[in-house]
Amino acid sequence: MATSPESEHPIKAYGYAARDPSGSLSPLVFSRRATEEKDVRFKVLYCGICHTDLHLAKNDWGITKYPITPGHEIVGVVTEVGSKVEKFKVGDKVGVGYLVGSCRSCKNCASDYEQYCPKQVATGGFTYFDGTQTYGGYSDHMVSDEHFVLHWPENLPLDSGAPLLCAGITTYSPLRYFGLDKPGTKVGVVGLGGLGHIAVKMAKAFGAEVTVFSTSMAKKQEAIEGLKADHFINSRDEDQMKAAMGTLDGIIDTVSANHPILPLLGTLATHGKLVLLGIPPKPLDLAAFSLIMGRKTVAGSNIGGLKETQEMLDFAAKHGITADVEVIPIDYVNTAMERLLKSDVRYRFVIDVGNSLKAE
Ligand SMILES: NC(=O)c1ccc[n+]([C@@H]2O[C@H](COP(=O)([O-])OP(=O)(O)OC[C@H]3O[C@@H](n4cnc5c(N)ncnc54)[C@H](O)[C@@H]3O)[C@@H](O)[C@H]2O)c1
Ligand SMILES: [Zn+2]
Ligand SMILES: [Zn+2]
Repeated sequence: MATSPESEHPIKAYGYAARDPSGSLSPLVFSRRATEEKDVRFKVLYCGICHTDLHLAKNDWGITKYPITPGHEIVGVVTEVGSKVEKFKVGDKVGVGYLVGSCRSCKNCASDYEQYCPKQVATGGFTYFDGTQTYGGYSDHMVSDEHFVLHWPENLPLDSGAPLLCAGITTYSPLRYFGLDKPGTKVGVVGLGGLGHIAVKMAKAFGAEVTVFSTSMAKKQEAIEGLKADHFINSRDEDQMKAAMGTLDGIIDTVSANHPILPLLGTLATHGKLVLLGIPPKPLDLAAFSLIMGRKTVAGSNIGGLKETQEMLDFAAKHGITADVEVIPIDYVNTAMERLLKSDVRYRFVIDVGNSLKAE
């Protein structure tokens, strides 16, 4: 028998949800499970707005189940822990990212690659093991198995640090995995948005020489002076693209919409890798010849495992890496989504959930 979001669990919860493909968010009363043995319950303080939240709210990928409460860059403070929780106590600052579940026994899970577990459960809008829908961080509180909860480093700001839980790990993980984390490596970053600007900061912290590709010349000064990128290429300028041919060891592509990748492949050196992080709704055009000439690779990468996410948070804290954020109250969320769609944010919206979300 179908139960309502409000009554399926014993603990009352409150948040914002989209109810149809308009993506418009409005208040939702729902419920969360009681604290189980391994669960950590926490009050949400801040939650970043990832472009994935927008894709899901608008059902861009055809997989959305409404009502959906997005949000997977969640920072808060622990209010209750289950009897068998080992790593957290009440009062701890914690984070939750894109995952709240995985099988914990498959080959991926055993190798700390929960992000590739076929049974993974994402934080907002997906089906949990008990058959109920998950609700993300645009809400008053969260409950999660402690395995999917991160320790928040002492010196990492809560608001500008929140986006690290998705944008941070999603860019850190491929830089590490594809060997683009060595001093002097030539790394390109395409799409200077939430993920892109963190990719620049991470790559610079690894000592890479970073080239930003953008269609917006307005971002040149910000990229070079603000984010300390080494080079800026207007990807619509054929001369600039030609000058960069064959130069890069790897490219992190964070573009959320369909875009040409052949010119980008041309800028890779022999054995160069184009890593796709953005998830445009339609397939991209790829010509075999562009890979064969130079033994190049096109790859994808999904967030990161929990162990690596903790490592990334500690790395960010050590190197002073945070997102450039615009902190907003929750009732601004629909305007923020409209602005995000137009790339009118430098570079991540973060909702001040703790101070602005009040049960009606
Ligand atoms: N792989 C993963 O694990 C993962 C994790 C998080 C987000 N994502 C996806 O990554 C993408 C980016 O997320 P974000 O939060 O950084 O979004 P964002 O909107 O902050 O940034 C996207 C950037 O792409 C640029 N862009 C958009 N359309 C373009 C076009 N046609 N040509 C060139 N540039 C264009 C925008 O100007 C913006 O700078 C989204 O598709 C999101 O769903 C993937
Ligand atoms: Zn995300
Ligand atoms: Zn698994």
